[in-house]
Amino acid sequence: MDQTDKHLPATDNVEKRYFLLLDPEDCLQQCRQKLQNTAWRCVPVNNATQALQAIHKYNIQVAVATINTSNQHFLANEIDTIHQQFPCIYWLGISDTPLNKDNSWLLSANFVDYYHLPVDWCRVINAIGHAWGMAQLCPTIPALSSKNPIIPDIQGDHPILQALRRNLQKFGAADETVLLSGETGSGKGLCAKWLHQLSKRSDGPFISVNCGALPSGIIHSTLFGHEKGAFTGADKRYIGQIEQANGGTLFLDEIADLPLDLQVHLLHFLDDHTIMRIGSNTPLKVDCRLLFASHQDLESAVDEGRFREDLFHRLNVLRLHVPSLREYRSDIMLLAQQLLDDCLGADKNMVFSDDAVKAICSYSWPGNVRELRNRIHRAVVLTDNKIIQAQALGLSANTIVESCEALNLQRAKLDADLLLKAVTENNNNISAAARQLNISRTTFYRLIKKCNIQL
Ligand SMILES: Nc1ncnc2c1ncn2[C@@H]1O[C@H](COP(=O)(O)OP(=O)(O)OP(=O)(O)O)[C@@H](O)[C@H]1O
Repeated sequence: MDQTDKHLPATDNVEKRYFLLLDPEDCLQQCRQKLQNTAWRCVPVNNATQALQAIHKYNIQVAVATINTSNQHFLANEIDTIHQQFPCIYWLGISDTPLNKDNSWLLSANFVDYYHLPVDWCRVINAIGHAWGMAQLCPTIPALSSKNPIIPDIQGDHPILQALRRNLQKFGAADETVLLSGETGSGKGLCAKWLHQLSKRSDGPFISVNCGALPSGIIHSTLFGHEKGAFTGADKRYIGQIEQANGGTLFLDEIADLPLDLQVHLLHFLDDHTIMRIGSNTPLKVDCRLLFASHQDLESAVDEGRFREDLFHRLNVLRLHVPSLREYRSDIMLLAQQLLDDCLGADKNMVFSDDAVKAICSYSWPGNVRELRNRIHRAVVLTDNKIIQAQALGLSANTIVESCEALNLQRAKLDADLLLKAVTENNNNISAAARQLNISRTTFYRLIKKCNIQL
């Protein structure tokens, strides 16, 4: 089908340039291999959502779309969506049929050039180069300018991921405190970075502190800093992490682990945005945005007296839930493929076997994206050929959706039944219902929300 592969210009030492391949049905899967030794690297995507992320990530200025008789309306829509954000991309078409009355409307409306199968790759590459050259001359090229919105690089179309992307955009633009919740490894730290990048403070520092990892003896001085001689061993002034975040964003991870005495200091800082280094009486103004994360349930920590209620209310301004992998199971393979690509780098080519796909889709992923990434890295090291098997991932292809998921569902159902029974028996009096179950009103309301009960 490809006539001139042997003539493709080999350019081993040239810096690679990227173009987008919008290939909804994966018809040109071999494209990557064909271009391997050329100056071009293709970034294949199936739809506009993936395309928008890729365009941002790879600074794309040229795109190729594969057209057939059944995908024309879909393509027109997707290109239109991309065009709204990136109007200066040059589009080339590869059609399964020559120009005819059925496809000419699409081609003439969207493409600067088109080819039909079987393609002459040499000509396609020349055309891509030509389009790229034109793009350089275009003074309004959006490229990675600050005018373009940053799109968080989250793979997948699941509604829960779409909502996450929307919330990141919205919360990023606000200057308010955000409390990120979600299981360990789900990506709270990554989302905090995106919030910073999406904010007006993106040129300032992003300082991340894991409160759970700091020994209690040094946590105060790490956060607030100290003067020379403030305590034994303080042989020079130390500018604390809060002060280092001036003009940018301070991300306090595992905030539930912050000792109670430091919670008071943090509360003061949230109130007046001033700090005092240890050993100094001079208040210092610090202008930074605060982001917090916890994989522990902060409401329970408040109920148990481990976390100050007043601080909790100060943190709980905007809430961003980062979903666990199990919540978007249908999109796990997209993420797995991205992590595999990231791990392999540019040239290597590996794929998941059918049993690996089955295992990835059915495992419960208690360690979320971190666990997925680690298992993929391990599998890449262990795999000698190009096909990653379930065994190399340390998974079994026969894993049934883990029982803990079923257990959680059962538990939620039981909670819901008990709550509803108590409410009914106490004539909708919440205080009485909470007393009957021997829990506080706060916990009662939290459980109602968790079980999605409408009273
Ligand atoms: N959507 C994603 N795409 C690619 N990589 C991701 C994504 N989400 C998370 N990761 C990666 O997974 C790893 C774990 O993410 P992160 O540290 O942000 O999780 P976390 O929720 O903050 O975990 P913890 O609660 O343990 O601190 C990181 O290496 C991160 O880059």
